[in-house]
Amino acid sequence: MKAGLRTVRLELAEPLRISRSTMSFRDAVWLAVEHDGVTGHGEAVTSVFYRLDTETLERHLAAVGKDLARFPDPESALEALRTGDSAGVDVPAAVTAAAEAALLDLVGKRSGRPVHRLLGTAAPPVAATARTIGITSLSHAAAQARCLVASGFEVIKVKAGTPDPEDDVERVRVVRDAAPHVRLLLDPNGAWTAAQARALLPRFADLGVEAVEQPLAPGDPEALGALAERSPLPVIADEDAVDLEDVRRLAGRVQGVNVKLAKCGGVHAALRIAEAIDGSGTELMLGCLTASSLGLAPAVHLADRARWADLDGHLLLAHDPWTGIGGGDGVVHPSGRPGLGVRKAWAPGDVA
Ligand SMILES: C[C@H](N)C(=O)N[C@@H](CCC(=O)O)C(=O)O
Repeated sequence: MKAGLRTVRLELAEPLRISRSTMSFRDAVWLAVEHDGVTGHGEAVTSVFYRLDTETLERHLAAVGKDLARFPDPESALEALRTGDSAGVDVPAAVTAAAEAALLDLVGKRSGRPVHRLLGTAAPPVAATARTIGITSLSHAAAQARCLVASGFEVIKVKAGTPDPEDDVERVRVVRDAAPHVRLLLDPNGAWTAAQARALLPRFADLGVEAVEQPLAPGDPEALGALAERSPLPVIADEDAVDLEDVRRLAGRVQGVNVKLAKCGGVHAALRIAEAIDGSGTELMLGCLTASSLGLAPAVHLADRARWADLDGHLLLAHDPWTGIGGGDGVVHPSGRPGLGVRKAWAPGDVA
């Protein structure tokens, strides 16, 4: 097997402001794995919060790519990754997830099967995805909400966590007025104290918010569990639910966990988390980082296993370099092609 890397910059259509930062671009490192003339692709993206910079991703993905040469074929490499025999101890979860994605794509293409079939689901997953509205002016938030409803979206996620929480309440109110029938999710990205959360959550419940992600600063799962116990809204842990160990600690204590493949290490790790919470009262949200359709695709092949799907990262880009998972009408689904089912999108400068 041969592996190669390419790094590209993904520009957002507009800056995404959340409680702790504003992002207008991010880098993506693509891993291509080739065997017998067939190529599989995976993507890892940079994240300040998860301490993933471009150099770190490139270094680890190059090492993983080199390591793949010791396997006779992608099927055995994928099996080693799945059973934990191949990922190094210090390899970031986002890198393991990208390597797994490239191998799944390759194995799927070699066998003529889409990834969801490799994972045991016969029917192609279809899921209504949330679309995120960042911290922005009231008029812009309302205009975005109207536009999303017109495009077919049924779920909107509103970012919160401004210095004055009244601004968040107003933003949710104008989004609710502009989109009276959508399901609303709220994400303050850990911005509130427990006292603020206890005061605010009933007000957001009155505005018809369906669930809140990570209301409290991460690092105190006990406090999150205690808040969830009395919350009028389901509480979904995100920054506090990075991997299986975190989720085991929270299972039965919060109503949901936001699983992102870049946090937990890929689809097999996500499936282990889904199994761990089954029957505990904690339900699955599938989330994402802002990334291309290539980065989102592995999660889309699992999308129907989640109560909440937040798989809109590709929709936030000015130009998505890949295509094949839908989403523009509020519904994500694999293309039906073998592997991840994504293809490079035409870009200015491409030769026909
Ligand atoms: C893009 C997705 N809807 C989302 O909100 N993801 C993150 C933040 C964005 C990122 O870091 O790329 C989240 O906080 O859930």
